[in-house]
Amino acid sequence: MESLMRPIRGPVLLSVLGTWLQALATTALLLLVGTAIGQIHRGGAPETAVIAGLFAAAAARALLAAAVPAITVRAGGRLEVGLRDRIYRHLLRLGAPLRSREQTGRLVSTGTEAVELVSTYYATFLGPILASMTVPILVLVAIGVFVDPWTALILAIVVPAIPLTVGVFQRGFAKVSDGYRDTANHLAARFLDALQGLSTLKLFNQGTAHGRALARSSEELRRAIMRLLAGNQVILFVVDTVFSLGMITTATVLAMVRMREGAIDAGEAVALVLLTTQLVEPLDKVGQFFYVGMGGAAAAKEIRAQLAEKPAVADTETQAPERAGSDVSFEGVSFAYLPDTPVLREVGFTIAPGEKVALVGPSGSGKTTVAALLQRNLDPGGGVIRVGGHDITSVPAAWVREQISVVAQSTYLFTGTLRDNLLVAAPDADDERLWDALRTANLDEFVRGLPDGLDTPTGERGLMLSGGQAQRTAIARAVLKDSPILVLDEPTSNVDLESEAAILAALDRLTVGRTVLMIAHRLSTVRDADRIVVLEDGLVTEQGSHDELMTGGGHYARAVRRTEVETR
Ligand SMILES: Nc1ncnc2c1ncn2[C@@H]1O[C@H](COP(=O)(O)OP(=O)(O)OP(=O)(O)O)[C@@H](O)[C@H]1O
Repeated sequence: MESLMRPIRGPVLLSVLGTWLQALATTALLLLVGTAIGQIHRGGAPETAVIAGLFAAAAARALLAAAVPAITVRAGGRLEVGLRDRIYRHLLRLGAPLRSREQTGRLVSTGTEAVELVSTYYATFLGPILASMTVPILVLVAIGVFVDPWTALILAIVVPAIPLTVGVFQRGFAKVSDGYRDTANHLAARFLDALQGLSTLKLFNQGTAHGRALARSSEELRRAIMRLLAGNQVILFVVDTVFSLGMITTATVLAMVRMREGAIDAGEAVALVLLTTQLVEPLDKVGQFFYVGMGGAAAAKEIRAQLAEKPAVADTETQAPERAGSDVSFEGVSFAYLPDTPVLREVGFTIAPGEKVALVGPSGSGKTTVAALLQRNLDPGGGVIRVGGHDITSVPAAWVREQISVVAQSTYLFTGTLRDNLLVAAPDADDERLWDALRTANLDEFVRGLPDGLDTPTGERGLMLSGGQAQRTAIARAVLKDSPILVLDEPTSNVDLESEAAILAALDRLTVGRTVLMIAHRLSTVRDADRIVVLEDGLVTEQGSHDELMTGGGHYARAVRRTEVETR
């Protein structure tokens, strides 16, 4: 898989280079401080060249210290935007029909928080950490060449312990940070669940109980963060006491010993101690930002897992057919969501161009699955589905979806205006076309009555359309999309009788001249279909016109008679 960091590899390498140069400038600065002190100690004044060098090194260091974060923060922002886009595009490929609410909550958390963590990690942590782990080599060389080779050699024995310690700590805390991401995702999922089910919870007076469960999840997250921070504190302690203090004490003792031996002068001794602070800097960084690193590594794992998820349908790279009819056929189609639990078994039926076929059957018999297969949200386990004569697995999924409009049980309205929500179906449509579509959908009068008309806000922040109005917006979208095949997945199942009449009238206009697959619970709505296909437990058990099926005395006839008795 393409690495997550790839888009900002350039800036990260630049920041590594920047950190090296900064270390170089600091090393030069500290060496020059030593030289100046040495010259003063010998009773003279520091040479002008040394003073000039000091200023130059200090200026270079200051500039680089400002430039490196500027590079990394910008790269982090870029990576964040890019990663979100990549995840979203991947989700589009995956398709949403199989997603549970738990997964949705987790996805929100992955797409927002995890992306932020990863971006901070890669951009502002990983580069400088890599750079500063290698900086000690540079510093040791400088000590060896300019101060004292023996001291450099002794310090060199301790320095490899730095990356080793970091590695050990990272491995040790990987579980803790994975646990932290898991808990964060779980909380996000619960929160989303509580928000979406707010009215249900209130109705059953369960708001407080659910609130308590949410508080428990929140407390778990707090504990997970505390565990991560505790890890950070342990690292800080080890770094500060054992390494920093130990190294600086060792360097100070070595400096004093070598000075007494006459191997180095006072200035070199000072430089040696100062340079040792540079040696322990990477560990300081790891200590300070350990939690960023660990959180980021766990988030990267999570994002990689998300991006590795395989789509439910494998799209083809083939050319879209130039011409195709609007007939639909299912030939021996089988499907199972879970292994060994067939949902459809050798389902076969055809819909001729312009024909209206109703799919009826008890709840759970597989009707919605048939619709999902036709839209290529799922791929059949066996058999072939054809649209316009083409096996839909051998043509691009986008082409199949272009041929089909769907009016489902409920309609999603995006936050935006009514116009935006209509343009989803036909981005280039002008207002005249929009009004035409609204007229067909029986919604024009209502929209004309709104003060802002087509610019009325919709979705969460704005106008809440009634269920029936939302359904008619879906019909208007279908009119605008103008595809030859129409799937009606019980569009009137969630509305009252009056709305139903308005929707049915709109549907009558929409279905003219189109090939229609109508999924229906209510048998009253399928009477006029050209043909009725009865699905029972994943099997087609009867098909024919209403009159034919009524004479047969099968499931359909029995169900119709039962309904008639109930409504009498
Ligand atoms: N994502 C899923 N994972 C596992 N099983 C599923 C999934 N979706 C549906 N099923 C199962 O597949 C079967 C058929 O479901 P489907 O929704 O197609 O039936 P349906 O006839 O449309 O039902 P209804 O009329 O109640 O909407 C059911 O037993 C259902 O439990």
